[in-house]
Amino acid sequence: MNYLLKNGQILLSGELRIRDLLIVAGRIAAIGKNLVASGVKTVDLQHAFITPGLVDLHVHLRDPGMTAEETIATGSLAAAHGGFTFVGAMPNVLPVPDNAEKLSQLIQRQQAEGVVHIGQYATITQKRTSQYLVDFAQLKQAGALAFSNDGSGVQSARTMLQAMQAAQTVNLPIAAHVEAEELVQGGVINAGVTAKTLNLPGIPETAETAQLARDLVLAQATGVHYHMCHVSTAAAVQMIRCAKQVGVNVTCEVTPHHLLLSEQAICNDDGNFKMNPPLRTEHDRQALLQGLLDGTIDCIATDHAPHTIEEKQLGLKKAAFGIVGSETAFSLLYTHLVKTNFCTLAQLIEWLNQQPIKIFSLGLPTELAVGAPADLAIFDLTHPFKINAADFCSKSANTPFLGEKVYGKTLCTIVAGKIVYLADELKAAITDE
Ligand SMILES: NC(=O)N[C@@H](CC(=O)O)C(=O)O
Ligand SMILES: [Zn+2]
Ligand SMILES: [Zn+2]
Repeated sequence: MNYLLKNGQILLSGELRIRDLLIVAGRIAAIGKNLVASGVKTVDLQHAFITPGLVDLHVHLRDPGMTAEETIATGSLAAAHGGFTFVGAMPNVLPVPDNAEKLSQLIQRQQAEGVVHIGQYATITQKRTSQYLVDFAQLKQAGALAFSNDGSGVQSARTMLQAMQAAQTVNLPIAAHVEAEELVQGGVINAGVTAKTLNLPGIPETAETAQLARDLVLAQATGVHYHMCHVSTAAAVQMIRCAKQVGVNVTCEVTPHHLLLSEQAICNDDGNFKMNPPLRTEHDRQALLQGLLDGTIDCIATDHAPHTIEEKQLGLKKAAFGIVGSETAFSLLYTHLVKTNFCTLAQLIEWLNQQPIKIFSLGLPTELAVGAPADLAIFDLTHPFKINAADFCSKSANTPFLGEKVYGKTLCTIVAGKIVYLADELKAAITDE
């Protein structure tokens, strides 16, 4: 199917300009004013915003193994509903993709069942424990996006050193969940004022920073591309800033929830405020925002972590760690960072498209250009709406942002020229020409 998108707004040199966009055979065939075409479906976008598809380096699709929480189909549809056309899927699934055969099988299923592009992380170690390394060369050949033990930190320095050497040899990143388990000691939220008030065991910032310090030293020694997942503390931001200054090959991502919430948002014993790493202090949150602005933090990734109602309704002490994020990321960030003038729309798109594509060398489209694959998302920036679990495509709805009024509703997401998500508002606007 070919499409003529009329009267969209696109970013040109940082400014929004009204243009038409013609999609033919999966690619952008023309961009201009007053385009006409026959034999296409025409959509009047009424000044909705068109952007290259968003890219999320960090999601949990839960498939295989935990399909009551999410599946490849529902998780990729949730991504599409959020305007994402690529997701990087973490390997804490069962069976664990820790050898070439299991990884290939998983990738084949993702290609058949996913509606967006999916990159799959292989684990760093067999069974995702901290002992035996995987075969990095075989996993690269089988199509690994990068290597990660997300869900757990690598607890042994020697294992991490050897993993970095191996990842460096095959020229793929290590994406690290950074958490020293012996410093966590059963903590469930940040070790701070809220943990004291609610009398809950705290997770100290040193659980993140102590292991990060180790990893930055090892990354410097090996030259590997070390990508830190979900940075959450001011101290970690400062350590990465310094490491970058002395030439360590380090990048990092931050989640929307760590940018927008602090531990003070935890008002009651609600498991939807529980994630790993935890919401930190307002000082940490400000440092994350500053780190994004000055380039210390490279990109935003959601850490979409679906869990069932049963797993999340147990209160802060017993609930599972993690919140969903694919379907709310853009609208929350647009509302709280762009509409408040913290940053520009162009900067937000850099953190959600150009930057992740660049740091992981994904080779996906970073601009709307004639000839580029038609991977794109269309957002309504003008009408407010409420975040509503009933609108989610995910199997899960574990997020503290339910009920919030936001801007930036996804109207349509297109992958390789095919519509993979279409909001009701736009369904009526499509006509045959
Ligand atoms: N972030 C979370 O709180 N949970 C993630 C694991 C992870 O990202 O470490 C999950 O898989 O549920
Ligand atoms: Zn993690
Ligand atoms: Zn994760």
